[in-house]
Amino acid sequence: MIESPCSRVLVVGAGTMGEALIAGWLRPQPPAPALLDARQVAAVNARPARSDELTARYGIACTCDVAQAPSADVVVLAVKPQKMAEVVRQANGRGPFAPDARRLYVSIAAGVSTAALERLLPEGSPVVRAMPNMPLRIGAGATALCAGAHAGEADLRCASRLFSCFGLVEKVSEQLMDAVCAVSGSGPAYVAAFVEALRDAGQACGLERGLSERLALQTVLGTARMLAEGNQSPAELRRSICSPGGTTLAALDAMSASGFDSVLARGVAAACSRSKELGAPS
Ligand SMILES: NC(=O)C1=CN([C@@H]2O[C@H](COP(=O)(O)OP(=O)(O)OC[C@H]3O[C@@H](n4cnc5c(N)ncnc54)[C@H](OP(=O)(O)O)[C@@H]3O)[C@@H](O)[C@H]2O)C=CC1
Ligand SMILES: O=C(O)[C@@H]1CCC=N1
Repeated sequence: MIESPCSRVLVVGAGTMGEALIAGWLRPQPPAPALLDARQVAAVNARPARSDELTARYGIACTCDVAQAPSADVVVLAVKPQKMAEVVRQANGRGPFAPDARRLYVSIAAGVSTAALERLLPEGSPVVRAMPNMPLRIGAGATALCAGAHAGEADLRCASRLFSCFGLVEKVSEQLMDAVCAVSGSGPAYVAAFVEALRDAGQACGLERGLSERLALQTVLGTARMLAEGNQSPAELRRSICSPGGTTLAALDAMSASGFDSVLARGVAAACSRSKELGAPS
C-alpha cells in the first residue's frame, strides 16, 4: 500500500481517465500488491448513475455531492478543463476544497496551469499538474508531472508514486506541459489514426480490410517494442529497413514529398496551441 501522506485519494470526475486511474490503483501488480485498497479511494461524479456504476465495479465510496465526499490526503482533479473552475467554485469551500487541512491536489486537466488552480483552491495548497495518457490502462502509459508554487519534493514523490504504477513518469518544467500534452497526451489518438490510415492504404492496394488492419497493428506494435527494448535509434531502425532502390525508400520519398513530417508537426502544434487556449482564464 502507498505510504502516508498519500493514503486516501479522492478522484473528482471519474470519467474515462479518472476510472482508469482508480482501476490501476486497485489492481494487484504481481509480485507487488495493489497500490491502494478500495477503502482508500473515493470518487465524485456529476451523475448518480455513474457513481452507482463505480461503486458496483470497484467497491469504492462515490457521491455526486462534493460536500459529502470522504476526506482525502490527495484530491485528483479529473474533470474537463472547461469545467474545472465551475466544479471547484460550486463546492464553495466544502468537502475536498475546505481550507481545513493540507491536501495535495493533482490535476490531470489539459492546459490548466498550477497558478490557475492555486487561485481556485484554498490558499497555499500544494498542486501537482500531471499529463498522463490512455495506454496507462494497460500499464504502458506516459505521464509528465510538474509542481506548483506550494508543492514540495514530498508532494512530487507522492504524485509520482500514484502514476509510476502506470508506466513512464517524467518530471518537466511547467512551460513544457502543453507540448507534452500535444505529444504523449493526445499521441495515442495519432497512432490509432496512423493504424487506420495504414489499414486503408493496404486495402487500397488489394488487401482484405481485416488482414490489412492486423498487419498494420502488428507492425506498429513490433516496431514500438523493438525501439523500446533494443538499442537502435528510430533513425537507425528506419535506415536498416531501407534497401537501396527498394520499396521502403520509394514509400518514404513519396511520403516526404507529400509533407508527412510537416503534417505531423502541424497537428502537434495545433494540439499545443489548443492546450494553451484551454488553460487561458475564462
Ligand atoms: N482522455 C484522455 O486521453 C486524457 C484526458 N486528460 C484529461 O483528463 C480529464 C478528464 O478527461 P476524460 O476522462 O477523457 O473526460 P470524461 O468526460 O470521460 O470525464 C469527466 C468526468 O467529469 C465528471 N464531472 C462533470 N461535472 C462534474 C461535477 N460537477 N462534479 C464532479 N464530476 C463531474 C463527469 O461525471 P459524469 O460521468 O457523472 O458525467 C465525468 O465522469 C480532462 O481534463 C482531460 O484534459 C488527460 C490526459 C489524457
Ligand atoms: O483531447 C484532450 O483534450 C485530452 C487531453 C489529452 C488527451 N485528451
